[in-house]
Amino acid sequence: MSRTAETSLPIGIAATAAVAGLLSHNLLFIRGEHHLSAPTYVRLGCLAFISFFLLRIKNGQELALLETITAVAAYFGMLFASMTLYRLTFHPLCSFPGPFMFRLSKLWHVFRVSPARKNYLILDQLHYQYGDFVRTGPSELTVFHPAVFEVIGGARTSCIKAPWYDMLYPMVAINSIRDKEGYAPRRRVWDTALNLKAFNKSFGMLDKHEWSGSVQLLRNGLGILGFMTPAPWLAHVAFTFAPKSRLLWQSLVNFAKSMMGDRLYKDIAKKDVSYWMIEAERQKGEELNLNNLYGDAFAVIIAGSHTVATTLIFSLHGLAKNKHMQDRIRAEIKSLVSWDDVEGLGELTFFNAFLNETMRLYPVVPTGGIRMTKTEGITIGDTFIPPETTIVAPRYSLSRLESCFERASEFIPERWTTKPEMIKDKRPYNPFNNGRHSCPGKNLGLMEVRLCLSILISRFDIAFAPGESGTDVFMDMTDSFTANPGALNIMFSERNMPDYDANRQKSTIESRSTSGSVYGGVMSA
Ligand code: HEM
Repeated sequence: MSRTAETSLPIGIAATAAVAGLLSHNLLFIRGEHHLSAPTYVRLGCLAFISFFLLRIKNGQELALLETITAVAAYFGMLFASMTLYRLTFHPLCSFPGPFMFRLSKLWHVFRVSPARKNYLILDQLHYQYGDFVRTGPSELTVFHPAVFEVIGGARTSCIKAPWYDMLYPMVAINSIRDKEGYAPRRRVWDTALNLKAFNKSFGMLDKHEWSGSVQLLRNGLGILGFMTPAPWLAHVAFTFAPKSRLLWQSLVNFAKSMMGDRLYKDIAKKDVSYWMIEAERQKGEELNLNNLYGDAFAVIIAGSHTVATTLIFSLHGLAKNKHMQDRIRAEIKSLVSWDDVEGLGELTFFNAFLNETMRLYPVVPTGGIRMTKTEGITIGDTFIPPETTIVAPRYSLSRLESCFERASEFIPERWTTKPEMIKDKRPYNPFNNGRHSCPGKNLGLMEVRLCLSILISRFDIAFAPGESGTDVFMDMTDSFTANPGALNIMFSERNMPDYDANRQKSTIESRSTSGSVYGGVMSA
């Protein structure tokens, strides 16, 4: 090969690769969604790299490796240059404020979240720095305006769920249905089923005094979601190629499949939640859609257990810290026929104010619930949000807005009872979500929490264990779509409660004859 040919060839290759980079951004990546294709792009990229290299060797090119590296560098160099230019100067979100690196790439957000996994604190900080509308990604806004939930979730919203909800693909849980299509029939099944136990199976944690392996699985699996949430495409790549993430995620998925599989193939007669889901699929008269059933099993496990457990932990913290509140709630419970009077518990004024305040300050889904505008865009307050924008509405910050809640960061249950003036605007209080995708397990979840606390408060004095300051539960809390609280050591001292024992005897007999499934929901979901 002549010297001229040797030096000119890489330039020709570099130029061709750069044009490919420019075109792939402007014709492909700038349009539509690509998160599900991310693993395929990685495979194709590797294949192109190896094929090009082998082809150059076959053609007798001594500089095959240099040429290949030049091509890769030119392709990605131009791709990123084009992306950077577009995102910083031409993108419809350019006029919104936000940190420079967040505007460039969501990878920076992942990088910021990954060490401590406290996305709720990162976003809260950005609110104070940049105001109510912050550009937290190339095409993402995080909104701290009190009207946000109404607009993105209300009955007439045009928003859909963001690509994050494809995380379970190819499984489709009820909460993975991103558009209206097919949602209503699945929702009806859930609404019917949610008076019941989830899988009619206890994990025996209380008997064995240890975490069930499956609960540990849940914590580990959700942990990965925590830091990859800002970039769903990265999660799909990691679940496909990174051995540790793949193992953790697959174990969680397999666990959900096995729970539903047991119900499908072992012919368990009890009518629990999964029974109604399986029945609904069977009634379609088609081949069973296992991806729907496995997806819903996943949803039951995550949405049904973690949420209740986390609310209980935050409530126990509030009770241990505020003993006088235990006394007030105990007095209210005493006014009922029995501690497990489900309807009565739902009407206790201070008890429910206490729960409202707990869920306001410590929402179980602190930043999750990401939505997306469609082709028409939306307006929140006076601000127009362009089409195809991802919208994050962090409950953690919204329900602590000083403009809406007086002394917003203080735990004051009375704002829900005798001091209503302390709530200036209730809209940002949205612990169960609103609209079409509001939580179908709200009543069940609240019932579980009330019943569990009712028995604990009636029977025990609740205090921090010796050496427990009550701070780790929040200091170590991570955000994995649902909140993952840190450790909290609580001491339960049995009270001398003749009233309680009398009531317990009575109510056990009553509940056997009416609904025996209530407690199973707490332990087995
Ligand atoms: C205190 C307990 C609970 C809280 C605070 C809670 C909160 C929430 C929130 C905030 C959402 C919206 C998430 C999103 O936008 O993606 C949600 C959705 C959901 N929850 Fe709950 N939840 C609780 C208990 C339960 C229970 C017990 C179940 C059922 C077993 C359940 C099932 C679901 C399902 C299936 C969805 C998805 C609905 C949809 O996207 O259409 N939840 N929940």
